[in-house]
Order: sequence, then C-alpha cells, then structure tokens
Amino acid sequence: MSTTTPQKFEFQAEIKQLLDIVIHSLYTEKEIFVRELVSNASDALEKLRHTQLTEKEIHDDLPLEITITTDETAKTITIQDYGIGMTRAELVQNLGTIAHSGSKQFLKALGEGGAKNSNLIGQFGVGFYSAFMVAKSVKVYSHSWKKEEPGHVWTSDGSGSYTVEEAADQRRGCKIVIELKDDCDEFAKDWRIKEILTRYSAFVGFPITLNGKKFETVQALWLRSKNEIKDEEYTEFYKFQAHAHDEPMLRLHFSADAPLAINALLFVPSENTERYGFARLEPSVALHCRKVLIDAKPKDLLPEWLRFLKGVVDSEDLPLNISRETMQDKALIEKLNKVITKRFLKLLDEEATQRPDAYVKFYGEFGLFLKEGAALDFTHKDQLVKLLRFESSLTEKTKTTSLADYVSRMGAEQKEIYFLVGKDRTAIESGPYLEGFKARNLEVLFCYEPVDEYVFNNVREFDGKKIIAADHGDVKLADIPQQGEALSEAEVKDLTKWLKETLGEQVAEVKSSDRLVDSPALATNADKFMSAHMRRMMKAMNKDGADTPTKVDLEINPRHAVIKKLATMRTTDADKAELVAEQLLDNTLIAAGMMEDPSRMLARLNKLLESV
Ligand SMILES: Nc1ncnc2c1ncn2[C@@H]1O[C@H](COP(=O)(O)OP(=O)(O)OP(=O)(O)O)[C@@H](O)[C@H]1O
Repeated sequence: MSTTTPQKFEFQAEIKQLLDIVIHSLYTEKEIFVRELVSNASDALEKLRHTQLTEKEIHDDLPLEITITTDETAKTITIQDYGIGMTRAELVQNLGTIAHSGSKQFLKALGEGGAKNSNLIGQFGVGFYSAFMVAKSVKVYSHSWKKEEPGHVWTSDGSGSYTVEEAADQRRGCKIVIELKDDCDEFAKDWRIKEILTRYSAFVGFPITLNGKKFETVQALWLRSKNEIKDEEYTEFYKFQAHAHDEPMLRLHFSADAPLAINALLFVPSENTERYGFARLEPSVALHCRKVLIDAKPKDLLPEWLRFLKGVVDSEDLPLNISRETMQDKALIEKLNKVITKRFLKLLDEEATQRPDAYVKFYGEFGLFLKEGAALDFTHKDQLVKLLRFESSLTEKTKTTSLADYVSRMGAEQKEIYFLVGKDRTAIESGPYLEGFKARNLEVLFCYEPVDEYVFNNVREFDGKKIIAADHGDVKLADIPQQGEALSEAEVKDLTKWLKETLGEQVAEVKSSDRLVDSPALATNADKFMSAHMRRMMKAMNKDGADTPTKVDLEINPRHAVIKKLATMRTTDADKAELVAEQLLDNTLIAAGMMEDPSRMLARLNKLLESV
C-alpha cells in the first residue's frame, strides 16, 4: 500500500451520526467553529510545550503561535498552529473515530508519575467536527512533532468518508483549510473573525495573528498563582472582563480539585446598581473551560442572589462538547454552583469577623442580596442569616449587630428574637411598640427596609429561637412592676366595652395592655396575616388583599393619664369622649404606619381644640 496516493476511509458509524447531527441540527450558532478550532490549536501548542520538556528531537523550530487567514475571494478560512501535529495514524484515529480523546491519550503518554497538568485534560467532544457546519470541504495539513514522520493531508466533505495522503514540505503542527459553503462566506471576512475571537478566545494562552495582524489576547489571570498577581493586575482584569470602570470592592481567587477542578476569580463591584433603581442584574460570571468561553452569562452557575458577582469560573472538567451549547449537563453545573457559593460565603464570613469595617461597607451595598438569599435560598439560608446585620435597641445609631451577637446578649428568660419594622430609628423609637420591651430589658432589632419583614417571615428562626415581630398582637411579655396607679379591673372592663361600641367596625377587639409604658394606646393588626408594613408593601405592588378595610386590635394603657381621663369623661361629657376615642385610635394608626388619609382628622381636631 502506497502512502503517496490518497487513501480513502469511511468515517466510523458513530462519527457519521455525529456529523449528521452537528451539520443539520445541534449547533445553531455556526460561529463557534472558530472557537473550537482555535481551542484545539491552543491545546496542540500546549502539548508541544510539554513535549519540548522531555524530547530533544522536534521537527521544525517554530514559535508557539496560531495564525488565522481569510480569503474573501476564494471563500476560505485557514487556521494554523505550530503545535504537536498529527501522524498519519493519529489523523485517522483522532479525526475518524469517536472512541478516542487525544488529550486523554496524551496525558497517559505523559506517564503515570508525570506532573499533573490540568490544562491537558480534555474530554471527548465534537470540537473539530463543528467545522462541517460551515464547510464544503475541510483539509487538515499536518506534520507531527516527530521528525521521522512525513506530513499528510486529511480531506473530507463531511458526507461519510475522508482521504489521507502524504504531503511534502509540511510545517510542524496543523493547518486546517476550510472551503466555506456559499451561505457561510461571512466567515471569510476579517472583521467577522475578529469579532468571534474577541467573544470567545480573548484568553487563549498563545499569540494569535489574524491576516497578518496581532490579535490582542488577555492573560487568563485566574489560572495564575495568587501570590504572583499584583492588585493592579486584578483590577485591570476586572475592568476588562466585567466591562467596568470602578475598582472592585472584594475579590475571591481560588482553585479546587474536588469534586471538580475549578479555577475561579470573582469580584464584587464597588456599587450595587440595582439599589439605585437600575435594571435587575443579569448573572455575569462567565463560564470557561480551559480559557475558552462556554457561556458569558450562565444562568445556573450561581444562585440568583449572587447575580451581583463578576468574574470567571473555569473548569476543565466540563465536557468540551455540544452540551456546552445547551448546558444539559446540569449536575456538573450544580456542583460548580455549590463549591463557588460555599467559598464565597466563607469569604464573607471571614470579612465579617476579620475586617468588620470593610464588611459593613459591603453590607451597605449588597446586604439586600444576602437578605434575598436568606429568604429564598433554602440551602444557604443558615449561613446567610448569620451574615445579616441590623441596628437594635441596644446598638448606637448606625452601628449594627448580628443575630448571633443578639442571641449572646439574651437573658435566660428570653426565648424569642424580636424585631420592629419602621422607616428609621426615630420612627421606631418614638412609636409605642418598643417601650414594653425596653422596660423589660429586651433587645429589639430595628429593620428599616421594606423587605425585612418578608425576610424574617421566611427565615422564622435563628439558633433555635423564633424571630417575632414585636408589634404582633400575640406577643406575650412577662409581668413587671408598673409605675403609677391604674384603673381598676371593673373600670377597664367598662372602658374597653365602651370603646368597642364607640369605635365600632374599625376595631376587632379592645383590651388592656401590659406592654405599654409611656403611650396611652397601641394598635396591633387584627387580621393576623398581614402586618401594617406588609399591607403597605402589598398596596404599593397593587396586590390583592391590601384593600380590605383594616381592622385592628386596640390595646390601652390603664395607667396613662389620657386613658384615666377618658374613663371619667365618657360619663361626664360623652360627645367629647367620643372625639377623644376616635383620635386615640387614629394616633395608634399613625404610629403603626397605617394612617392612609390623615386629612379626615382635621375637623375632629379642630372640634377638640375648641373645647380647650
Ligand atoms: N490542531 C490540532 N493539532 C493536533 N491535534 C489535533 C488538532 N485538532 C484536533 N486534534 C486532535 O484531534 C482530536 C479530536 O479533536 P476534537 O476537537 O474532535 O476533540 P477534542 O479536542 O479531543 O475534544 P474537545 O474539542 O471537546 O476538547 C483531539 O483530541 C486531538 O488529538
């Protein structure tokens, strides 16, 4: 059998099938063939670099680089590398059969005891065959690094067979010449290829020349060792990769081997743009496999609440095959998700304990995302709740506490964690709900953001202790000695009965309260389902249920001067007492943030003023 005449081979049956799928259905974005071939070229160069370490005799002394040329007239694109190349047998085996992964074999050849080089581990894929999406014919000119082997050309139109024949004067490596289909001639245009390279191959580790011009690649910083990288390099990389102009606030650079090989470089930007009313952020940690972009905005790589992160995750364990288009390999992505989220939470935990000031700054910008996660991400809820921070009745203004610190301050008799929602510290401190807790030395967390109540309703407990709204009607507080003379039980009974009759439908129940100290009365939500703040939020969102009339429970303070006066007045001056009762109720609604139209109070207040 002569090797100088073309020898014809049938593709293995599986390859025929694969080609059929690749050409006709699966790859919708034809442009990715450039990414695949450049990635193969880069692999081949990497392999040569390794071979150079052990082999003296290598064919051709050529730079490790990739050259791409396009020819609009001939409608061709040529991708050439001076890599490891293929022998005749390798051409047949690598490009004609499926049960083979060149990279795997290469690794094995490196030897069991050989250095672990993650860049070489590749998996079987359709990489090369993607060329047939755009090709009338493909020619692979190749010369192995082995001096004694002759060069060859492999030719196919992808229809079922290919030929191999000897070809003289071949440079080391591979030169792949694609004759483009008529409707694919866009890939013979310089600008189009440049665009594709920019999108997918910006981090390829070897110089690329396109039609004689150097294509600027960027270092894949995430693959370098941490202690070699300067802060400025990280910042520069962040700006390039995230198309950002700011300095990142935090970064996380790590690699892991189990359960998957991962190299990740993540950044927290300096600002949360969602907070300023910009559009909801899209996931933007890009997924790479050995420097080659798989997906710039992978949906499930990170939990929703981490959508503010920027950066790159690179895993060589992701199969370089069609699934990178459709992301079917959910299990792998889930594993990545788990590892990265865990690492990031660990980073935040370290920040919170070791650099509390920096953490407070981070929390100020991105705390809302942690709250979202605490409320919705069941898997990471516990770790996230630990990271939440609130002002409280025991902290100074603007200083915050964690729930763990809150719990450490709880007295033996305190079983629950309390919180109050309000516009700001002043609103909460001047309202009637806090005083009963203050009088009993019970700490109350202050929540200023509308989502806080929703978050706590979902979180429900921390460290085995229930988290409860301090203004909830069911809160029971321990008896304590109270200052001042109270109305008698009989007087209270009469007064509450009269108040219920006078206020009618506006109140569900009127009762004497043990949680009031300085205020005459307070309102709690009678419907039990929705607190005042929840109701306001729902109303703002036009949700059903927010428009049903509010009926509250009114709690009165039997020691308060106003209440004592009212008890007498209702028999001596019934008309005025009625006005006072109505105003008393409105005052509690204002304190609860439930007053919707204060103008209706004006006539009443004027009447009351007349009687002064
Ligand atoms: N430019 C090249 N130089 C040398 N060998 C190559 C080149 N391109 C492809 N090959 C060989 O052909 C094999 C098959 O390539 P193909 O792109 O189909 O799969 P792969 O590269 O192994 O997998 P993947 O594309 O998923 O990484 C490769 O493993 C490699 O051995």
